[in-house]
Amino acid sequence: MDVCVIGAGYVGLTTSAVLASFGHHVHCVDNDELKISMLLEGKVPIYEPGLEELIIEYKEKGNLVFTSQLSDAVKSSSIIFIAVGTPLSEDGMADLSFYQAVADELSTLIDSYKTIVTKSTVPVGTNNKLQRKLLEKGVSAENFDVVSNPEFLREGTAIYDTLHPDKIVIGVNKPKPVATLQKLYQQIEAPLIITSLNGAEMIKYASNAFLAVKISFINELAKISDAYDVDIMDVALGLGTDPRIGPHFLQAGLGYGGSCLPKDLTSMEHQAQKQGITPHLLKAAKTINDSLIDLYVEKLKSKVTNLPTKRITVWGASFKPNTDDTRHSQALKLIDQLIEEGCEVHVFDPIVTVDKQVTNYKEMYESVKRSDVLIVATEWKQFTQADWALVKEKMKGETILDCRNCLSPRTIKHHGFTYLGVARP
Ligand SMILES: NC(=O)C1=CN([C@@H]2O[C@H](COP(=O)(O)OP(=O)(O)OC[C@H]3O[C@@H](n4cnc5c(N)ncnc54)[C@H](O)[C@@H]3O)[C@@H](O)[C@H]2O)C=CC1
Ligand SMILES: O=C(O)[C@H]1O[C@H](OP(=O)(O)OP(=O)(O)OC[C@H]2O[C@@H](n3ccc(=O)[nH]c3=O)[C@H](O)[C@@H]2O)[C@H](O)[C@@H](O)[C@@H]1O
Repeated sequence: MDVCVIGAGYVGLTTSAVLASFGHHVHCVDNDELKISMLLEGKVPIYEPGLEELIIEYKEKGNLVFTSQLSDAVKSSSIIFIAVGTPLSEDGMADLSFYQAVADELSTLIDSYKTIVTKSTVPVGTNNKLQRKLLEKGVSAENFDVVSNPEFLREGTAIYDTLHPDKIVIGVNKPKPVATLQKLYQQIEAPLIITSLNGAEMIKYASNAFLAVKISFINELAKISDAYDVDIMDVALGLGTDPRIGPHFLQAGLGYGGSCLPKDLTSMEHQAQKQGITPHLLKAAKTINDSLIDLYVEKLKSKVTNLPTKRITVWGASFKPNTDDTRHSQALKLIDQLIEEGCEVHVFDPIVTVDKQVTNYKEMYESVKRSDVLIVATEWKQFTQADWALVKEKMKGETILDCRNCLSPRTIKHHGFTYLGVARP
């Protein structure tokens, strides 16, 4: 099938590469000329494990082309995916300006039947509005159908998640486009959830909101457990073995960040308020998440005298391991707070260079030289497998704050450090 994917970001590139690997002909379009010229040279502008190899392979096989010319790509495709960004605007609503711009462009380009599929996360009602807008702009009703097909991939495991999703959600107003998407995804084994356009949009927000609530729940329990000298890891294990709760997303720590959980929770909150509904639980999840940076800075202050005079190394800057994405990164917020306290901050991240008043390092062990405190803010494998004897040799102080409970307290203590974790007595 001939497919056009608009937006060459984490979602658009992964979708394009995976669909090309299924044998479809994919035209991946972005209006960022620099991004497209990099992709044309075989360079992938983001870090996502396995993505570069897949893109190069299917670009060479001729299944995947990159372009900034939307019109040609639309003309030669029967399925059009919209995968542009939908960031938060100042007032907390989803900023749909990129999405609307694509809709405007499409309305001038469609002159034969297209299935228009929204992959971007958009507020409930957006796909219905897209349909109305295209009709108002004169696109014939026979020439298009709109589908909401939200994306559930996680950064860092984007390709695996796209190949092995838990489900494929298809929101439609009529049956015809369902068959088209079933054919497109026939290599994927996953339950199909067919619902209305609004239903599909709601499922996407509900999923991210639930994940955010689950993380905030365990972080609230961590605070209480800490006060009673209870190990939160035992609590998470005990909770997670109940199949009604499940073991995932019970990792207490610095809280959630990233391009989606914070933005989608806030957007869901606004969508509720727009209808006169106060979303108490969603608000609480955000309040808990926002409190965590202060909590760990205060924890450090209570254990390290004169914290503002100290040299502190932070390991990890991206919002989670295996990505270069720093959008809404809790690690960066922690770094900001430490700078504000007056600390001398040194940072090592396997991929990210931090554009702040810090010293960045290319080598992990160099970054801890003469440091008083080491903070592990993101659970990259390099950190969990560090040579602690070497770290001890290089550091001046002996405090390690493990904000992700990703280290073994026993190993850390064995090397002569003071271990501070998240509710780990
Ligand atoms: N990043 C993720 O893990 C996930 C993101 N999503 C959703 O998918 C959407 C895209 O997210 P990302 O891929 O992270 O965004 P991104 O910011 O990485 O990429 C978006 C791309 O769209 C391009 N773009 C903007 N306007 C355009 C236009 N008029 N024509 C052509 N290209 C245009 C931008 O240049 C950019 O390259 C968002 O709605 C997000 O909420 C959903 C699931 C997972
Ligand atoms: O809509 C999206 O963009 C995506 O958002 C999340 O994916 P992602 O943001 O890539 O990352 P997650 O693995 O969900 O982690 C989000 C944040 O929660 C934190 N987290 C996660 C799990 C946990 O137990 N504890 C915890 O603090 C992570 O450190 C990270 O900062 C969802 O998991 C995806 O299903 C969804 O498609």
